[in-house]
Amino acid sequence: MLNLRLTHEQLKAYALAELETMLQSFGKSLSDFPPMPKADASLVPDVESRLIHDEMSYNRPVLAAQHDRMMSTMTSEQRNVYDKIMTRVKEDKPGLFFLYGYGGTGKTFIWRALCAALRSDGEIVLACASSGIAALLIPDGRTAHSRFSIPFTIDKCSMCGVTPNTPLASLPIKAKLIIWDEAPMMHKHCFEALDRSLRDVLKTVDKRNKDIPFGGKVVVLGGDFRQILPVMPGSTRPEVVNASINSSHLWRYCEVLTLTKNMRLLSSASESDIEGRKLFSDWVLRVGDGTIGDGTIGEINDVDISVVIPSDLLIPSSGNPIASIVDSTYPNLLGNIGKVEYFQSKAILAPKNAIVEQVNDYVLDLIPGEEKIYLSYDTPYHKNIDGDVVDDIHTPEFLNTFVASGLPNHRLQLKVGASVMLLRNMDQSLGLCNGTRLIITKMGKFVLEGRVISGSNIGEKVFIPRLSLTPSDNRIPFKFKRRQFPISVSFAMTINKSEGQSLEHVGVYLPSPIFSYGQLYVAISQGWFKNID
Ligand SMILES: Nc1ncnc2c1ncn2[C@@H]1O[C@H](COP(=O)(O)OP(=O)(O)OP(=O)(O)O)[C@@H](O)[C@H]1O
Repeated sequence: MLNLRLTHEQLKAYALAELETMLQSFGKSLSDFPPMPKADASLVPDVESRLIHDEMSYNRPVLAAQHDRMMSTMTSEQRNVYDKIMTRVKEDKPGLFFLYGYGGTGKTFIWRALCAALRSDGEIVLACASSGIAALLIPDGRTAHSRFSIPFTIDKCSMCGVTPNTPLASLPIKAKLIIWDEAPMMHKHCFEALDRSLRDVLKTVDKRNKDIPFGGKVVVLGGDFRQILPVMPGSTRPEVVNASINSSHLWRYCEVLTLTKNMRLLSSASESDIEGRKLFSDWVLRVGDGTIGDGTIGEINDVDISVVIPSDLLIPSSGNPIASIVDSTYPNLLGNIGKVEYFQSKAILAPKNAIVEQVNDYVLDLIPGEEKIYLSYDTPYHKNIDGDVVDDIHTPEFLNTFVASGLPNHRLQLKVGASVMLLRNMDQSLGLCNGTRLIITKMGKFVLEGRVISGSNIGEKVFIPRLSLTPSDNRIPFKFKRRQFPISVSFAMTINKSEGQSLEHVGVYLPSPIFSYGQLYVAISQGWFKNID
Protein backbone atom coordinates (compact mmCIF):
# COMPACT_ATOMS: atom_id res chain seq x y z
CA MET A 1 0.00 0.00 0.00
CA LEU A 2 3.05 2.23 -0.43
CA ASN A 3 1.38 4.31 -3.15
CA LEU A 4 -1.94 4.64 -1.37
CA ARG A 5 -3.11 8.23 -1.61
CA LEU A 6 -6.27 9.25 0.22
CA THR A 7 -8.07 12.53 -0.17
CA HIS A 8 -8.96 14.55 2.89
CA GLU A 9 -12.61 13.39 2.56
CA GLN A 10 -11.60 9.72 2.33
CA LEU A 11 -9.32 10.05 5.36
CA LYS A 12 -12.17 11.62 7.31
CA ALA A 13 -14.56 8.82 6.27
CA TYR A 14 -12.12 6.08 7.37
CA ALA A 15 -11.36 7.84 10.65
CA LEU A 16 -15.09 8.13 11.41
CA ALA A 17 -15.61 4.44 10.51
CA GLU A 18 -12.76 3.47 12.85
CA LEU A 19 -14.25 5.55 15.67
CA GLU A 20 -17.71 4.04 15.08
CA THR A 21 -16.20 0.51 15.17
CA MET A 22 -14.49 1.21 18.50
CA LEU A 23 -17.60 2.81 20.00
CA GLN A 24 -19.86 -0.04 18.90
CA SER A 25 -17.77 -2.58 20.79
CA PHE A 26 -18.69 -0.63 23.95
CA GLY A 27 -22.37 -0.49 22.98
CA LYS A 28 -22.14 3.16 21.85
CA SER A 29 -22.21 5.01 18.54
CA LEU A 30 -21.08 8.35 17.10
CA SER A 31 -24.74 9.40 17.11
CA ASP A 32 -24.55 9.34 20.95
CA PHE A 33 -22.07 12.23 20.78
CA PRO A 34 -23.66 15.13 18.88
CA PRO A 35 -22.52 17.08 16.93
CA MET A 36 -20.14 14.33 15.70
CA PRO A 37 -20.85 13.38 12.07
CA LYS A 38 -22.14 9.88 11.27
CA ALA A 39 -19.88 7.18 9.80
CA ASP A 40 -20.46 5.69 6.34
CA ALA A 41 -22.21 2.39 7.26
CA SER A 42 -20.58 0.54 4.35
CA LEU A 43 -17.13 1.13 5.90
CA VAL A 44 -18.12 -0.18 9.35
CA PRO A 45 -17.78 -3.96 9.68
CA ASP A 46 -20.79 -5.87 11.06
CA VAL A 47 -20.43 -5.39 14.80
CA GLU A 48 -21.88 -8.73 15.88
CA SER A 49 -19.63 -10.90 13.72
CA ARG A 50 -16.63 -8.72 14.64
CA LEU A 51 -17.23 -9.08 18.39
CA ILE A 52 -17.56 -12.84 18.05
CA HIS A 53 -14.53 -13.03 15.76
CA ASP A 54 -12.42 -11.01 18.26
CA GLU A 55 -13.31 -13.41 21.08
CA MET A 56 -12.46 -16.48 18.99
CA SER A 57 -9.34 -15.40 17.13
CA TYR A 58 -6.85 -17.04 19.47
CA ASN A 59 -3.87 -19.15 18.53
CA ARG A 60 -5.48 -22.39 19.62
CA PRO A 61 -2.41 -24.70 19.46
CA VAL A 62 -0.40 -22.19 21.59
CA LEU A 63 -3.21 -22.02 24.15
CA ALA A 64 -3.56 -25.82 24.19
CA ALA A 65 0.17 -26.16 24.95
CA GLN A 66 -0.08 -23.51 27.69
CA HIS A 67 -3.06 -25.36 29.15
CA ASP A 68 -1.14 -28.67 29.22
CA ARG A 69 1.76 -27.01 31.02
CA MET A 70 -0.55 -25.49 33.64
CA MET A 71 -2.36 -28.77 34.22
CA SER A 72 0.94 -30.50 34.85
CA THR A 73 1.81 -28.16 37.77
CA MET A 74 -1.69 -27.68 39.21
CA THR A 75 -2.02 -28.61 42.89
CA SER A 76 -4.76 -31.03 43.93
CA GLU A 77 -6.65 -28.16 45.59
CA GLN A 78 -6.51 -26.10 42.39
CA ARG A 79 -7.43 -29.16 40.32
CA ASN A 80 -10.52 -29.66 42.42
CA VAL A 81 -11.64 -26.06 41.75
CA TYR A 82 -10.80 -26.32 38.05
CA ASP A 83 -12.70 -29.62 37.68
CA LYS A 84 -15.82 -28.32 39.43
CA ILE A 85 -16.05 -25.32 37.10
CA MET A 86 -15.11 -27.18 33.92
CA THR A 87 -17.58 -29.98 34.65
CA ARG A 88 -20.39 -27.46 34.97
CA VAL A 89 -19.36 -25.82 31.70
CA LYS A 90 -19.11 -29.16 29.86
CA GLU A 91 -22.50 -30.26 31.20
CA ASP A 92 -23.96 -27.01 29.88
CA LYS A 93 -25.73 -26.42 33.20
CA PRO A 94 -26.14 -23.12 35.09
CA GLY A 95 -23.64 -22.34 37.83
CA LEU A 96 -22.62 -19.52 40.14
CA PHE A 97 -19.32 -19.99 41.97
CA PHE A 98 -17.22 -17.82 44.23
CA LEU A 99 -13.51 -18.63 44.22
CA TYR A 100 -12.22 -17.50 47.59
CA GLY A 101 -8.52 -17.36 48.35
CA TYR A 102 -6.10 -14.85 49.81
CA GLY A 103 -3.32 -13.28 47.73
CA GLY A 104 -0.93 -15.77 46.13
CA THR A 105 -3.14 -18.86 46.35
CA GLY A 106 -3.46 -19.07 42.57
CA LYS A 107 -6.78 -17.46 41.64
CA THR A 108 -5.23 -15.81 38.58
CA PHE A 109 -3.57 -19.13 37.76
CA ILE A 110 -7.04 -20.76 37.72
CA TRP A 111 -8.46 -17.96 35.51
CA ARG A 112 -5.61 -18.48 33.05
CA ALA A 113 -6.08 -22.26 33.02
CA LEU A 114 -9.85 -21.97 32.44
CA CYS A 115 -9.38 -19.38 29.66
CA ALA A 116 -6.73 -21.54 27.96
CA ALA A 117 -8.87 -24.69 28.23
CA LEU A 118 -11.98 -23.18 26.68
CA ARG A 119 -10.41 -20.79 24.19
CA SER A 120 -8.14 -23.52 22.81
CA ASP A 121 -11.38 -25.43 22.12
CA GLY A 122 -12.82 -22.47 20.20
CA GLU A 123 -15.21 -21.47 23.00
CA ILE A 124 -15.85 -17.94 24.30
CA VAL A 125 -14.85 -16.87 27.83
CA LEU A 126 -15.77 -13.36 29.01
CA ALA A 127 -13.13 -12.51 31.60
CA CYS A 128 -13.26 -9.32 33.63
CA ALA A 129 -12.23 -7.78 36.94
CA SER A 130 -13.60 -5.01 39.10
CA SER A 131 -10.50 -2.85 38.55
CA GLY A 132 -8.50 -2.22 35.38
CA ILE A 133 -5.25 -3.18 37.07
CA ALA A 134 -6.58 -6.67 37.99
CA ALA A 135 -8.14 -7.07 34.53
CA LEU A 136 -4.66 -6.73 32.99
CA LEU A 137 -3.57 -9.92 34.77
CA ILE A 138 -6.26 -12.08 33.12
CA PRO A 139 -5.73 -12.98 29.45
CA ASP A 140 -7.88 -10.55 27.44
CA GLY A 141 -9.50 -9.36 30.63
CA ARG A 142 -11.49 -6.13 30.67
CA THR A 143 -13.02 -4.13 33.47
CA ALA A 144 -16.47 -5.40 34.39
CA HIS A 145 -17.90 -1.95 33.65
CA SER A 146 -16.61 -1.89 30.09
CA ARG A 147 -17.28 -5.59 29.43
CA PHE A 148 -20.98 -5.42 30.31
CA SER A 149 -21.66 -1.66 30.04
CA ILE A 150 -22.51 -1.41 33.72
CA PRO A 151 -23.73 2.12 34.52
CA PHE A 152 -21.42 4.15 36.77
CA THR A 153 -24.29 5.46 38.86
CA ILE A 154 -25.93 2.29 40.03
CA ASP A 155 -28.99 1.44 42.15
CA LYS A 156 -31.11 -1.58 42.87
CA CYS A 157 -33.08 -1.26 39.62
CA SER A 158 -30.17 -0.54 37.22
CA MET A 159 -29.66 -2.58 34.07
CA CYS A 160 -26.49 -3.01 32.00
CA GLY A 161 -26.03 -1.71 28.46
CA VAL A 162 -26.20 -5.31 27.15
CA THR A 163 -29.81 -5.55 25.97
CA PRO A 164 -31.77 -8.22 24.07
CA ASN A 165 -31.53 -8.38 20.28
CA THR A 166 -28.51 -6.05 20.06
CA PRO A 167 -25.05 -6.96 18.71
CA LEU A 168 -23.58 -6.78 22.25
CA ALA A 169 -26.04 -9.47 23.39
CA SER A 170 -24.48 -12.04 21.05
CA LEU A 171 -21.40 -12.36 23.27
CA PRO A 172 -23.03 -13.50 26.53
CA ILE A 173 -25.36 -15.75 24.53
CA LYS A 174 -22.39 -17.56 22.99
CA ALA A 175 -20.07 -17.41 26.03
CA LYS A 176 -19.47 -20.65 27.92
CA LEU A 177 -18.02 -18.99 31.00
CA ILE A 178 -17.98 -15.58 32.67
CA ILE A 179 -15.13 -14.78 35.10
CA TRP A 180 -15.27 -11.74 37.41
CA ASP A 181 -12.19 -11.22 39.61
CA GLU A 182 -11.97 -8.91 42.67
CA ALA A 183 -15.73 -9.24 43.21
CA PRO A 184 -15.74 -8.16 46.90
CA MET A 185 -14.70 -4.58 46.04
CA MET A 186 -17.74 -3.99 43.80
CA HIS A 187 -21.22 -2.95 44.98
CA LYS A 188 -23.73 -5.82 44.94
CA HIS A 189 -25.98 -3.75 42.67
CA CYS A 190 -23.41 -4.23 39.85
CA PHE A 191 -23.80 -8.04 40.02
CA GLU A 192 -27.56 -7.73 40.35
CA ALA A 193 -27.68 -5.43 37.30
CA LEU A 194 -25.74 -8.00 35.29
CA ASP A 195 -27.98 -10.79 36.59
CA ARG A 196 -31.14 -8.94 35.45
CA SER A 197 -29.62 -8.03 32.08
CA LEU A 198 -28.43 -11.57 31.35
CA ARG A 199 -31.82 -13.04 32.29
CA ASP A 200 -33.35 -10.52 29.88
CA VAL A 201 -30.93 -11.34 27.07
CA LEU A 202 -30.95 -15.11 27.53
CA LYS A 203 -34.71 -15.43 27.71
CA THR A 204 -34.63 -14.69 23.97
CA VAL A 205 -32.91 -18.09 23.61
CA ASP A 206 -35.08 -20.00 26.11
CA LYS A 207 -37.92 -18.45 28.12
CA ARG A 208 -36.95 -20.46 31.24
CA ASN A 209 -33.65 -18.57 31.49
CA LYS A 210 -35.41 -15.54 32.92
CA ASP A 211 -35.87 -17.49 36.18
CA ILE A 212 -32.26 -18.65 36.50
CA PRO A 213 -29.45 -16.54 38.02
CA PHE A 214 -27.40 -14.86 35.29
CA GLY A 215 -29.75 -16.36 32.70
CA GLY A 216 -28.27 -19.83 33.23
CA LYS A 217 -24.65 -18.96 32.41
CA VAL A 218 -21.71 -20.39 34.36
CA VAL A 219 -20.38 -17.39 36.29
CA VAL A 220 -17.31 -17.52 38.54
CA LEU A 221 -16.67 -14.61 40.88
CA GLY A 222 -13.41 -14.42 42.78
CA GLY A 223 -11.53 -12.48 45.41
CA ASP A 224 -10.57 -12.11 49.04
CA PHE A 225 -13.09 -10.64 51.50
CA ARG A 226 -10.27 -9.61 53.81
CA GLN A 227 -9.42 -6.87 51.32
CA ILE A 228 -11.14 -3.53 50.86
CA LEU A 229 -14.92 -3.80 50.42
CA PRO A 230 -16.87 -1.36 48.17
CA VAL A 231 -15.66 2.20 48.76
CA MET A 232 -18.74 4.27 49.67
CA PRO A 233 -17.84 7.76 50.89
CA GLY A 234 -19.60 8.70 54.11
CA SER A 235 -21.13 5.24 54.67
CA THR A 236 -21.22 3.36 57.93
CA ARG A 237 -19.63 -0.04 58.36
CA PRO A 238 -23.00 -1.93 58.24
CA GLU A 239 -23.88 -0.04 55.04
CA VAL A 240 -20.62 -1.15 53.42
CA VAL A 241 -21.11 -4.76 54.52
CA ASN A 242 -24.67 -4.63 53.23
CA ALA A 243 -23.36 -3.41 49.85
CA SER A 244 -20.99 -6.31 49.29
CA ILE A 245 -21.75 -9.32 47.11
CA ASN A 246 -22.32 -11.74 49.99
CA SER A 247 -25.22 -9.57 51.17
CA SER A 248 -26.90 -9.90 47.78
CA HIS A 249 -29.92 -12.14 47.19
CA LEU A 250 -27.69 -13.86 44.58
CA TRP A 251 -25.32 -15.13 47.26
CA ARG A 252 -27.61 -18.03 48.23
CA TYR A 253 -27.08 -19.52 44.74
CA CYS A 254 -23.33 -19.22 45.08
CA GLU A 255 -21.15 -22.29 45.62
CA VAL A 256 -17.98 -21.20 47.42
CA LEU A 257 -14.74 -22.83 46.30
CA THR A 258 -11.64 -22.21 48.40
CA LEU A 259 -7.91 -22.08 47.77
CA THR A 260 -5.70 -22.12 50.85
CA LYS A 261 -2.14 -22.94 49.77
CA ASN A 262 0.03 -19.88 49.21
CA MET A 263 1.77 -20.64 45.90
CA ARG A 264 3.78 -17.42 46.00
CA LEU A 265 5.43 -18.56 49.22
CA LEU A 266 6.22 -21.97 47.83
CA SER A 267 8.12 -20.56 44.85
CA SER A 268 10.93 -19.67 47.30
CA ALA A 269 14.37 -21.17 46.84
CA SER A 270 15.54 -22.05 50.34
CA GLU A 271 13.91 -23.80 53.31
CA SER A 272 14.78 -20.96 55.71
CA ASP A 273 13.17 -18.46 53.34
CA ILE A 274 9.98 -20.51 53.24
CA GLU A 275 9.89 -20.68 57.05
CA GLY A 276 10.32 -16.89 57.37
CA ARG A 277 7.71 -16.19 54.72
CA LYS A 278 5.25 -18.55 56.41
CA LEU A 279 5.58 -16.75 59.74
CA PHE A 280 5.06 -13.39 58.08
CA SER A 281 2.15 -14.67 55.99
CA ASP A 282 0.44 -16.16 59.10
CA TRP A 283 0.71 -12.80 60.85
CA VAL A 284 -0.74 -11.05 57.77
CA LEU A 285 -3.66 -13.49 57.69
CA ARG A 286 -4.39 -12.97 61.39
CA VAL A 287 -4.56 -9.23 60.74
CA GLY A 288 -6.90 -9.91 57.79
CA ASP A 289 -9.13 -12.13 59.92
CA GLY A 290 -9.25 -9.52 62.69
CA THR A 291 -7.88 -12.01 65.21
CA ILE A 292 -4.88 -9.96 66.21
CA GLY A 293 -4.51 -6.89 68.38
CA ASP A 294 -5.22 -6.29 72.05
CA GLY A 295 -5.21 -10.08 72.43
CA THR A 296 -8.92 -10.20 71.50
CA ILE A 297 -10.71 -12.06 68.79
CA GLY A 298 -13.78 -11.43 66.64
CA GLU A 299 -16.54 -9.00 67.57
CA ILE A 300 -14.55 -6.92 70.04
CA ASN A 301 -12.25 -5.94 67.21
CA ASP A 302 -15.15 -3.95 65.74
CA VAL A 303 -14.19 -1.03 67.97
CA ASP A 304 -10.93 0.94 67.89
CA ILE A 305 -8.06 -1.33 68.76
CA SER A 306 -4.31 -1.23 68.47
CA VAL A 307 -2.33 -3.84 66.59
CA VAL A 308 1.18 -4.49 67.81
CA ILE A 309 3.58 -4.58 64.87
CA PRO A 310 6.45 -7.05 65.49
CA SER A 311 9.56 -5.05 66.35
CA ASP A 312 11.60 -6.59 63.53
CA LEU A 313 9.15 -5.05 61.04
CA LEU A 314 9.54 -1.52 62.39
CA ILE A 315 11.90 0.95 60.72
CA PRO A 316 13.96 2.93 63.23
CA SER A 317 13.49 6.66 62.69
CA SER A 318 16.41 9.05 62.58
CA GLY A 319 14.19 11.93 63.75
CA ASN A 320 12.69 12.55 60.31
CA PRO A 321 10.23 9.67 59.79
CA ILE A 322 9.64 10.53 56.11
CA ALA A 323 13.39 10.41 55.39
CA SER A 324 13.64 7.06 57.21
CA ILE A 325 10.80 5.38 55.33
CA VAL A 326 12.06 6.73 51.98
CA ASP A 327 15.64 5.51 52.67
CA SER A 328 14.36 2.11 53.70
CA THR A 329 11.90 1.61 50.83
CA TYR A 330 14.03 3.22 48.10
CA PRO A 331 17.64 2.36 49.02
CA ASN A 332 20.20 4.11 46.76
CA LEU A 333 17.39 6.04 45.05
CA LEU A 334 19.66 8.46 43.21
CA GLY A 335 21.68 5.62 41.66
CA ASN A 336 18.50 4.08 40.23
CA ILE A 337 16.58 7.00 38.72
CA GLY A 338 14.76 5.93 35.54
CA LYS A 339 15.30 2.18 36.11
CA VAL A 340 12.06 0.30 35.46
CA GLU A 341 13.03 -2.82 37.44
CA TYR A 342 14.00 -0.75 40.50
CA PHE A 343 10.66 1.11 40.77
CA GLN A 344 8.49 -1.76 39.55
CA SER A 345 8.00 -3.50 42.90
CA LYS A 346 8.50 -0.64 45.39
CA ALA A 347 6.09 1.81 47.00
CA ILE A 348 5.38 3.58 50.25
CA LEU A 349 1.79 3.17 51.44
CA ALA A 350 -0.08 5.56 53.72
CA PRO A 351 -3.72 5.82 54.80
CA LYS A 352 -4.51 9.38 53.62
CA ASN A 353 -3.92 11.53 50.55
CA ALA A 354 -2.43 14.40 52.56
CA ILE A 355 0.29 12.12 54.01
CA VAL A 356 0.96 10.58 50.59
CA GLU A 357 1.53 14.07 49.16
CA GLN A 358 4.04 14.96 51.87
CA VAL A 359 6.10 11.85 51.09
CA ASN A 360 5.87 12.40 47.31
CA ASP A 361 7.01 16.03 47.65
CA TYR A 362 9.96 14.89 49.75
CA VAL A 363 11.08 12.27 47.17
CA LEU A 364 10.55 14.64 44.24
CA ASP A 365 12.85 17.17 45.94
CA LEU A 366 15.58 14.51 46.18
CA ILE A 367 15.53 13.81 42.43
CA PRO A 368 17.91 16.02 40.45
CA GLY A 369 16.81 17.86 37.29
CA GLU A 370 14.38 20.50 36.12
CA GLU A 371 10.98 20.55 37.78
CA LYS A 372 7.86 21.41 35.77
CA ILE A 373 4.57 22.51 37.20
CA TYR A 374 1.44 21.75 35.21
CA LEU A 375 -1.66 23.67 36.26
CA SER A 376 -5.10 22.38 35.36
CA TYR A 377 -7.79 24.34 33.52
CA ASP A 378 -10.98 24.09 35.58
CA THR A 379 -14.37 25.14 34.23
CA PRO A 380 -17.85 24.94 35.71
CA TYR A 381 -20.55 23.08 33.82
CA HIS A 382 -23.13 25.51 32.59
CA LYS A 383 -25.89 23.28 33.90
CA ASN A 384 -26.03 22.08 37.46
CA ILE A 385 -27.04 18.60 38.60
CA ASP A 386 -30.75 19.47 38.78
CA GLY A 387 -31.25 21.08 35.41
CA ASP A 388 -30.34 24.08 33.42
CA VAL A 389 -29.48 26.71 35.99
CA VAL A 390 -26.30 28.47 34.99
CA ASP A 391 -23.64 27.46 37.46
CA ASP A 392 -21.01 30.10 36.89
CA ILE A 393 -21.02 31.27 40.50
CA HIS A 394 -17.98 29.07 41.17
CA THR A 395 -14.85 30.83 40.02
CA PRO A 396 -11.97 28.84 38.49
CA GLU A 397 -9.81 29.80 41.51
CA PHE A 398 -12.37 28.14 43.80
CA LEU A 399 -12.57 25.03 41.57
CA ASN A 400 -8.75 24.79 41.59
CA THR A 401 -8.82 24.10 45.32
CA PHE A 402 -10.78 20.82 44.94
CA VAL A 403 -8.95 17.61 45.72
CA ALA A 404 -10.99 14.46 45.06
CA SER A 405 -10.27 10.79 44.69
CA GLY A 406 -9.66 9.86 41.03
CA LEU A 407 -9.11 13.51 40.07
CA PRO A 408 -5.58 14.81 39.38
CA ASN A 409 -4.56 17.81 41.46
CA HIS A 410 -4.82 21.30 40.02
CA ARG A 411 -1.08 21.72 40.55
CA LEU A 412 0.97 18.80 39.26
CA GLN A 413 4.66 18.93 40.05
CA LEU A 414 6.83 16.61 37.92
CA LYS A 415 10.43 15.75 37.08
CA VAL A 416 11.96 13.31 34.61
CA GLY A 417 12.41 10.08 36.60
CA ALA A 418 9.29 10.60 38.74
CA SER A 419 7.14 7.54 39.33
CA VAL A 420 3.49 8.36 38.54
CA MET A 421 0.18 6.50 38.51
CA LEU A 422 -2.65 6.79 35.98
CA LEU A 423 -5.97 7.82 37.47
CA ARG A 424 -8.15 6.77 34.52
CA ASN A 425 -8.56 3.75 32.26
CA MET A 426 -7.06 4.99 28.99
CA ASP A 427 -6.19 2.08 26.69
CA GLN A 428 -6.39 -1.47 27.97
CA SER A 429 -4.54 -2.85 24.92
CA LEU A 430 -1.52 -0.69 25.87
CA GLY A 431 -1.88 -1.69 29.53
CA LEU A 432 -2.92 1.89 30.43
CA CYS A 433 -5.49 1.47 33.19
CA ASN A 434 -6.50 3.27 36.32
CA GLY A 435 -3.63 2.28 38.62
CA THR A 436 -0.94 1.58 35.97
CA ARG A 437 2.39 3.08 37.09
CA LEU A 438 4.89 4.81 34.79
CA ILE A 439 8.23 6.58 35.00
CA ILE A 440 8.23 10.01 33.37
CA THR A 441 10.86 10.14 30.60
CA LYS A 442 9.99 13.46 28.86
CA MET A 443 7.83 16.40 29.82
CA GLY A 444 6.25 18.19 26.84
CA LYS A 445 3.89 21.10 26.97
CA PHE A 446 0.84 19.11 25.89
CA VAL A 447 2.00 15.50 26.24
CA LEU A 448 4.05 13.50 28.73
CA GLU A 449 6.23 10.58 27.67
CA GLY A 450 6.64 7.70 30.10
CA ARG A 451 7.71 4.09 30.44
CA VAL A 452 5.28 1.54 31.92
CA ILE A 453 6.49 -0.04 35.19
CA SER A 454 3.46 -2.11 36.20
CA GLY A 455 0.82 -4.38 34.65
CA SER A 456 0.96 -6.09 31.30
CA ASN A 457 3.21 -3.84 29.16
CA ILE A 458 6.21 -3.26 31.42
CA GLY A 459 9.00 -1.30 29.71
CA GLU A 460 6.80 0.07 26.86
CA LYS A 461 7.10 3.74 25.93
CA VAL A 462 3.72 5.53 26.06
CA PHE A 463 2.33 9.06 25.70
CA ILE A 464 -0.13 10.63 28.08
CA PRO A 465 -2.29 13.55 26.89
CA ARG A 466 -4.28 15.95 29.05
CA LEU A 467 -7.90 14.87 29.53
CA SER A 468 -11.04 16.68 30.67
CA LEU A 469 -12.18 14.94 33.83
CA THR A 470 -15.24 15.36 36.01
CA PRO A 471 -15.04 14.32 39.68
CA SER A 472 -17.28 11.33 40.36
CA ASP A 473 -17.47 12.07 44.10
CA ASN A 474 -21.16 12.84 44.66
CA ARG A 475 -20.39 14.73 47.86
CA ILE A 476 -19.43 17.66 45.56
CA PRO A 477 -22.83 19.31 45.03
CA PHE A 478 -22.12 20.81 41.59
CA LYS A 479 -20.28 19.69 38.47
CA PHE A 480 -17.09 20.98 36.93
CA LYS A 481 -14.46 19.84 34.45
CA ARG A 482 -10.73 19.71 35.08
CA ARG A 483 -8.35 19.54 32.11
CA GLN A 484 -5.13 17.98 33.38
CA PHE A 485 -2.81 14.99 32.86
CA PRO A 486 -4.71 12.07 34.49
CA ILE A 487 -1.87 11.15 36.84
CA SER A 488 -0.58 11.54 40.37
CA VAL A 489 2.99 11.12 41.64
CA SER A 490 3.28 7.60 43.08
CA PHE A 491 6.50 7.08 45.04
CA ALA A 492 3.92 6.91 47.79
CA MET A 493 0.24 6.03 47.32
CA THR A 494 -2.82 5.48 49.48
CA ILE A 495 -3.44 1.96 50.71
CA ASN A 496 -6.71 1.84 48.76
CA LYS A 497 -4.88 2.72 45.54
CA SER A 498 -2.30 -0.01 46.15
CA GLU A 499 -4.89 -2.80 45.96
CA GLY A 500 -4.13 -5.00 42.95
CA GLN A 501 -0.60 -3.58 42.45
CA SER A 502 2.11 -6.25 42.32
CA LEU A 503 4.45 -4.83 44.94
CA GLU A 504 7.11 -6.73 46.84
CA HIS A 505 9.08 -4.08 48.68
CA VAL A 506 6.62 -1.97 50.63
CA GLY A 507 7.12 0.65 53.32
CA VAL A 508 3.95 1.40 55.32
CA TYR A 509 3.93 4.91 56.82
CA LEU A 510 1.33 5.34 59.55
CA PRO A 511 1.56 8.75 61.24
CA SER A 512 -2.21 8.54 61.85
CA PRO A 513 -4.44 5.56 62.66
CA ILE A 514 -5.60 3.33 59.85
CA PHE A 515 -9.33 3.17 58.99
CA SER A 516 -9.93 -0.57 59.00
CA TYR A 517 -8.43 -4.01 59.30
CA GLY A 518 -9.05 -4.41 55.56
CA GLN A 519 -6.76 -1.44 54.88
CA LEU A 520 -4.01 -2.70 57.16
CA TYR A 521 -4.34 -6.16 55.60
CA VAL A 522 -4.07 -4.77 52.06
CA ALA A 523 -1.02 -2.71 53.04
CA ILE A 524 0.93 -5.50 54.67
CA SER A 525 -0.15 -8.29 52.34
CA GLN A 526 1.42 -6.45 49.39
CA GLY A 527 4.89 -7.63 50.36
CA TRP A 528 5.45 -11.35 50.43
CA PHE A 529 8.03 -11.13 53.21
CA LYS A 530 9.20 -8.69 55.85
CA ASN A 531 11.30 -7.11 53.21
CA ILE A 532 12.69 -4.32 55.35
CA ASP A 533 16.44 -4.11 55.71
N1 LIG B 1 0.01 -24.64 40.26
C1 LIG B 1 0.92 -23.69 40.08
N2 LIG B 1 2.07 -23.97 39.48
C2 LIG B 1 3.02 -23.04 39.30
N3 LIG B 1 2.91 -21.77 39.70
C3 LIG B 1 1.78 -21.41 40.31
C4 LIG B 1 0.72 -22.35 40.52
N4 LIG B 1 -0.28 -21.70 41.15
C5 LIG B 1 0.11 -20.42 41.30
N5 LIG B 1 1.35 -20.26 40.80
C6 LIG B 1 2.15 -19.04 40.81
O1 LIG B 1 2.06 -18.47 42.11
C7 LIG B 1 1.99 -17.05 42.03
C8 LIG B 1 0.71 -16.54 42.71
O2 LIG B 1 -0.43 -17.01 41.99
P1 LIG B 1 -1.60 -16.05 41.50
O3 LIG B 1 -1.07 -14.75 41.02
O4 LIG B 1 -2.43 -16.85 40.54
O5 LIG B 1 -2.35 -15.86 42.89
P2 LIG B 1 -3.59 -14.91 43.21
O6 LIG B 1 -4.44 -15.66 44.17
O7 LIG B 1 -4.24 -14.47 41.94
O8 LIG B 1 -2.85 -13.72 43.93
P3 LIG B 1 -3.29 -12.15 44.03
O9 LIG B 1 -4.67 -12.15 44.62
O10 LIG B 1 -2.25 -11.56 44.93
O11 LIG B 1 -3.23 -11.62 42.63
C9 LIG B 1 2.02 -16.71 40.55
O12 LIG B 1 3.36 -16.44 40.21
C10 LIG B 1 1.56 -17.99 39.87
O13 LIG B 1 2.07 -18.14 38.56
